Amino acid sequence: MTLRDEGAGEGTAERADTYAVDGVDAVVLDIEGTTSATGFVVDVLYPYSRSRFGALLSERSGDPEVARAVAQVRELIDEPAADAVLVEKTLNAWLDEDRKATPLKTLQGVIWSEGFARGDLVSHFYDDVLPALRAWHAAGLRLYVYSSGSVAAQRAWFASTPEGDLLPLVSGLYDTENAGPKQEAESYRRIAEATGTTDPSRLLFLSDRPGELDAARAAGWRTVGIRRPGEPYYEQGVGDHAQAGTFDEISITGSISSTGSTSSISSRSAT
Ligand SMILES: CSCCC(=O)C(=O)COP(=O)(O)O
Ligand SMILES: [Mg+2]
Repeated sequence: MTLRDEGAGEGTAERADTYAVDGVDAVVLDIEGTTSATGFVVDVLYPYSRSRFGALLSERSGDPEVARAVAQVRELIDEPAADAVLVEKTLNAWLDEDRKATPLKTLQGVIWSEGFARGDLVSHFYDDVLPALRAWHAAGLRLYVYSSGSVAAQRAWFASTPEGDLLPLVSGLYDTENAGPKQEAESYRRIAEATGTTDPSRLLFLSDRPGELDAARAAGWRTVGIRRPGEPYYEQGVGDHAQAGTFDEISITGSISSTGSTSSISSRSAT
């Protein structure tokens, strides 16, 4: 069964074997639950950061990025004089509840990017993702990332994949600091403007979280919810957004190529 995209603001709750999206110039990617397994983030990345927060807070409190994040933690918990012990305890509590707090993500980004650079960490992508990204990029689509993970973490994530440095595929990186909260439409408007997109319906957002998809749609974007077995939102589903189980199921047609002609892009045609 092939379902055609019905335009911005509309979708289908039906499961499609192939979901065809017309007239898109760029795809904006969520990471956790969409390109990559939440299990990897929680089981590999989170312990890596948890065991290094203490040293980061005690040894590098003067680094501008660390100092700024610590100030944000103190503000969020309304404890202006919180010491390093309380800040670390707070970060670990947020980790336990997988809270996407911006200062937590900033400090994780510092730790992870150093871990990726050192070779301790290699990122994870579902098998269908990298072939699709290569195919879409080769066909002239621009690719962007919008994740709660910090821009530093995203950069390291794409630079250290199992297939090497894939950062050149990505035209821009957005997080809760430079774009804003992922469940607010204004953040998506900000990203559209930053990418130079005047018609928001030419942007396609892929995410596992219905609240994020709702916000993107409210900003006029196209949306496809990604539902992968075992991911936290799999059972709940993605509401009335179009949905796909893998990137293979998404076929993007009629995008504008760099030569001005139109093309048809399916990750299934990836070589
Ligand atoms: C390389 S980003 C690490 C994952 C992460 O910490 C995160 O919060 C991802 O959240 P997302 O918005 O991509 O679901
Ligand atoms: Mg996600």
